[in-house]
Amino acid sequence: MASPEGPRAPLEFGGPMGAAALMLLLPATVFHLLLAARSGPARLLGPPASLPGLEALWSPRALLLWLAWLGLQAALYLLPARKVAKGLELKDKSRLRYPINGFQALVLTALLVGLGMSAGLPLGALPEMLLPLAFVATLTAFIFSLFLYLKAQVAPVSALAPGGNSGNPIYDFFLGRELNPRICSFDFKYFCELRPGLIGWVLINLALLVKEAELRGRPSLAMWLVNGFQLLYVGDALWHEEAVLTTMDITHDGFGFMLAFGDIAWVPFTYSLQAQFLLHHPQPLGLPMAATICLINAIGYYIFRGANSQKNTFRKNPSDPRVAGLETISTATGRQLLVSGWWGMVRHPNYLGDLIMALAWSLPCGVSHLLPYFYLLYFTALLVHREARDERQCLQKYGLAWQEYCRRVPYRIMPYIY
Ligand SMILES: NC(=O)C1=CN([C@@H]2O[C@H](COP(=O)(O)OP(=O)(O)OC[C@H]3O[C@@H](n4cnc5c(N)ncnc54)[C@H](OP(=O)(O)O)[C@@H]3O)[C@@H](O)[C@H]2O)C=CC1
Ligand SMILES: CC(C)=CCC[C@@H](C)[C@H]1CC=C2C3=C(CC[C@@]21C)[C@@]1(C)CC[C@H](O)C(C)(C)[C@@H]1CC3
Repeated sequence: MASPEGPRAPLEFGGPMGAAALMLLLPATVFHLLLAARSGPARLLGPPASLPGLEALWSPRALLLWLAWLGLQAALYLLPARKVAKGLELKDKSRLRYPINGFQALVLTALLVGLGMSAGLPLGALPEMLLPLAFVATLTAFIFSLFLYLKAQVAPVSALAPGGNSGNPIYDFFLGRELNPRICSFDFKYFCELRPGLIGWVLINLALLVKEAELRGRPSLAMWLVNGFQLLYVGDALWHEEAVLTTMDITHDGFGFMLAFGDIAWVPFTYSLQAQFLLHHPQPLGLPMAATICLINAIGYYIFRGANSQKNTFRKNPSDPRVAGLETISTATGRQLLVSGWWGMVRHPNYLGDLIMALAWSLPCGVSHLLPYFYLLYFTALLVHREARDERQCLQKYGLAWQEYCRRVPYRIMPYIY
């Protein structure tokens, strides 16, 4: 089987065995977290209080709702966009075109949900359906990944991703073979990365807030904070949608089970864990503590947005006055690396900001349970691993210039610590 990096492309994630284990472990984790959040002890580690039967997982209503959701988001994706952006140059020298209408999709979804609620749509009933919804989302991810795997069989070699074409079907199914699978102009990876999962996440959060108001008269301050912080994060991602075109997921990784499951099942059902926890385990939160947590989130967001915008502005136009004064290192590829500003502080300042926000999302849940800190723990592991993958790719791309950058900016994510 053709491999764009040749037969020696190194295997990641522990190879086929690691991929197989992750394909079992990741869905199991989603269900464990959903069950743990609603159980009395709310234990992150250890078995959940009770295991659900198949009747709790399978619901035709959930399947219909899920398909309607995917259909709605696909329809919103196809609406005329305010802008069409070009992706990075591909191996065949072409550049794909992407609609920039994600924020519009968020606003239209909010309007539709608002209209639905005023017409009696029982949004507060959604939390009861999380388990069967997660089940159909997981099923969809497996079936969709199979479709992607088969579709890649007929794709030209130039359309394949650098990894994910080892010849081992389990590994390739997991990592994804094709870089930008499309049907006509509909780009599956770009669509999944930002629409059904991310917007689904804030909708689930909102449903949990509505349910809390139904149960306790009004939503708690902690629930407001979690909803507000995460809405800001998703709104920001969709507002800066074009920036996703330069992330590793779009430019490097194939589209297989890892991203398909991550985008449509993992993100909405595990990233809403704090709000799920708060519905079943209300936490008192005073104003001084709430203000401190808001400050932590604001600091995290300031670093995250500042770092991402600085790099994106620089990559688009290095002579832009906002970045023209920054110190750089030249590389043999003709590209430059920033060595001052945010990217002179650590080699991944955007990860640092993201992690600080992750802390702020868990703190409203108090410190009595470890469960709401799952996102922070998982995200730390994900970013440490992602940082190592990115370092390898940058060393390959930039060679000596990258080594010089590492010498000038020795810390990876956290100054003086890591
Ligand atoms: N919430 C979540 O679940 C997740 C969030 N994220 C967030 O997504 C965002 C994007 O992350 P990710 O795609 O991993 O990577 P980055 O946005 O950090 O991009 C890494 C790339 O930036 C370029 N680069 C690195 N150093 C420099 C420098 N000094 N000067 C100029 N360019 C440089 C290199 O690419 P090149 O030189 O080719 O431009 C490198 O490959 C982050 O904010 C991250 O926190 C990521 C994963 C999950
Ligand atoms: C455990 C598991 C299934 C791993 C798959 C990882 C995915 C969940 C993440 C990989 C990169 C992501 C990004 C975002 C969400 C999570 C995934 C898909 C992102 C869309 C979140 C919002 C940010 O602003 C972002 C646009 C920068 C970000 C891009 C990467």
